[in-house]
Amino acid sequence: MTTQLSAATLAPPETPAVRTRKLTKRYGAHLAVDGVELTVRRGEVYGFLGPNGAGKTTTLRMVLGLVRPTAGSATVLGERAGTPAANRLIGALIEGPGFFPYLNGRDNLRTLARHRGLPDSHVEAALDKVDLRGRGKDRFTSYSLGMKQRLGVAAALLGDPELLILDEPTNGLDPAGVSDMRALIAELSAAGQTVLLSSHQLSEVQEICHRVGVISRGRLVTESTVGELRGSGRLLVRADPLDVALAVGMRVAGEDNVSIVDGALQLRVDPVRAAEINRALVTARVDVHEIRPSERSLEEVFFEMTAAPAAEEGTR
Ligand SMILES: Nc1ncnc2c1ncn2[C@@H]1O[C@H](COP(=O)(O)OP(=O)(O)OP(=O)(O)O)[C@@H](O)[C@H]1O
Repeated sequence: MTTQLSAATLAPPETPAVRTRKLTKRYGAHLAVDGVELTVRRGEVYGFLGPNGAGKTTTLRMVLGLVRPTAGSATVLGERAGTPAANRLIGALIEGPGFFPYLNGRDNLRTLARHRGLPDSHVEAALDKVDLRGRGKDRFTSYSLGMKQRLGVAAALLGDPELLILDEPTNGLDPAGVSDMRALIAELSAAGQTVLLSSHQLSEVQEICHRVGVISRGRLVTESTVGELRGSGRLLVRADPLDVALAVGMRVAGEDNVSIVDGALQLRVDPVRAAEINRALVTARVDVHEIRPSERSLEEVFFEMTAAPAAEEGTR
């Protein structure tokens, strides 16, 4: 589509695919989304992660212009969210695909394509991308859940959108379906597609996301690469006596950056400071048995970030 191409190509390359500023949605007394500031860069797969009810869908709906923000704003490639110019750049699968059960997959897509003035060639290309061309003539009702989701992605891809928004694309899928969906997103990404996807299952999407934003109780608690999230900025120290080591750790790394986990010190510092911290401990006559970068599992990080309000405050 010409408008789509011009809007995308006119935007400087550094223009983010999505940027939200203090994006807020209040339902009565309930703050569903609370001042969210996220940035999705062009060409990346961005995982928008959080437990059920955290505010993911509401945020995505605001980016799509389906929900009006109470405050704040969002842009899509520089265009104000919700405007026709912004919506032309987005293909979305949100809250399950709506298809005619007795039509086959191809005819379902053709109906959507014709409604949008797109030629049938777009349907074949989209079926190809989601690996459903061979099943295009089968009724929608005969599809597995995974195939239904993939057809939903195909529908979102009609018209070659700059940005693909997928709300919980792996929700309810069996392991094979999850794996297919992951492979599909990775393929789309390799072909240059920008993807913003939401999930409450970190482990399901961690391998395909370049960066992630974690939302908890309406607030974005972090935005980083998966590697950063796992705590590349942490050191584990086994030392004796522990209380002296703790005092040294607090002096060197700052009080808020030290905790004791399973009888060892966890220091929230860049691991390149290991030698300096070792020296400080030894000078204080502490025996250092082990000092190494510590990587937590993503589930652990996710749980910590989204579980306790105190943890949430600490990261803001
Ligand atoms: N239309 C609405 N009216 C009132 N409250 C709403 C409305 N839509 C969402 N909420 C509330 O806002 C909060 C965030 O909901 P949202 O659907 O955005 O969360 P989510 O992170 O997408 O969760 P899930 O993974 O369960 O879909 C929830 O507490 C929800 O009950």
